[in-house]
Amino acid sequence: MTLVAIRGLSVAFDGIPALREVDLDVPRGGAVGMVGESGCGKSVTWLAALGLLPGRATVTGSVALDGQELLGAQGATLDRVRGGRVAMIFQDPASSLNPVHRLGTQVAEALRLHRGMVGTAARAEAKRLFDQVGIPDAARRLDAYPHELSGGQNQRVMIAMALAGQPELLVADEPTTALDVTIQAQILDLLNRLRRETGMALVLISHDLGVVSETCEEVAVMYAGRIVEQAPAEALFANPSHPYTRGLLAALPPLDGPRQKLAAIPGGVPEPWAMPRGCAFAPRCARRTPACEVAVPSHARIAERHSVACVLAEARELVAA
Ligand SMILES: Nc1ncnc2c1ncn2[C@@H]1O[C@H](COP(=O)(O)OP(=O)(O)OP(=O)(O)O)[C@@H](O)[C@H]1O
Repeated sequence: MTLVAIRGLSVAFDGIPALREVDLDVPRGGAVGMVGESGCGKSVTWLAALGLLPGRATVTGSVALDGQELLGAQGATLDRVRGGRVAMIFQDPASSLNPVHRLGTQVAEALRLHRGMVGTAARAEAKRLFDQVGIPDAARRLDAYPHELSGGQNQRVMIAMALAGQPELLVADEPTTALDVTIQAQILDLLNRLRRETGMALVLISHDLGVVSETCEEVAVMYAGRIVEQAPAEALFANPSHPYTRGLLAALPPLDGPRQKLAAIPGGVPEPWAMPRGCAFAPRCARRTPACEVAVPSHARIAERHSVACVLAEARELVAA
């Protein structure tokens, strides 16, 4: 059953499109990964969905949470959703935590806001949440300040604060990017465990297809403000079909065997104000054809739940039909 249904979500900043016609479903309790290089629109998708973009952003389309439209919803409705039914954590926990307040006070505030808990009940629940996210010596850590904990521990605190509202969906925006590799794996394990324990859905935003594939059942690959390929994680790995997805996969380090130079995709993501006509990936694509430079490819369904926005896939869809 769908928890969040995003349809035709588009965002422009000062009239310049940054996100185009994004369609995405998050199933209740499911895990959806969003991948792509920096600037592709992964964060803007969720900031727009939760009404967190600045006033100069124009947002159109639809974002329904359990059938309730969030775009254009009253501030009070959005306040209940944000940090309550939908929580979001970011790459740099230090910038989201208040440096001058004890960690326990910050978690207690989230508990007061979203669950009306105060006093010893809030403190006991804060300790339980710290235990749940694996912060050792939780009772003592409640009295610590953010600078007294490591980056990985602070990310656990952010996750505890997110859990304070008993969210049905946690949007984790590059939650492990600032952490070293072993800690990254621990945080991903934690997110997986919490999903199992709480039944919450997870959206994992990452530039790393490896991170997303280990955690998510469904993956959306974004490029220049659009979803260019979307499929169950297994299908995406078995049959990556957009040249950009193939490029991201080729850039992954091998799981075993000798280290080799990564096959990076040449060039960079075009800036929103300098979008090429036609397919935005065409200038970097080794397989481009003259048709790629004429029109933006529409989504072709090449298999059950597997869609690709590429003229090469359009041809395959016709063959399959
Ligand atoms: N507040 C803003 N004002 C103007 N442009 C913005 C703003 N926020 C994002 N953008 C633009 O929107 C586009 C998408 O950005 P977004 O942050 O969603 O990318 P991303 O894929 O999440 O990358 P990153 O991992 O770097 O956050 C980019 O071109 C970015 O410059």
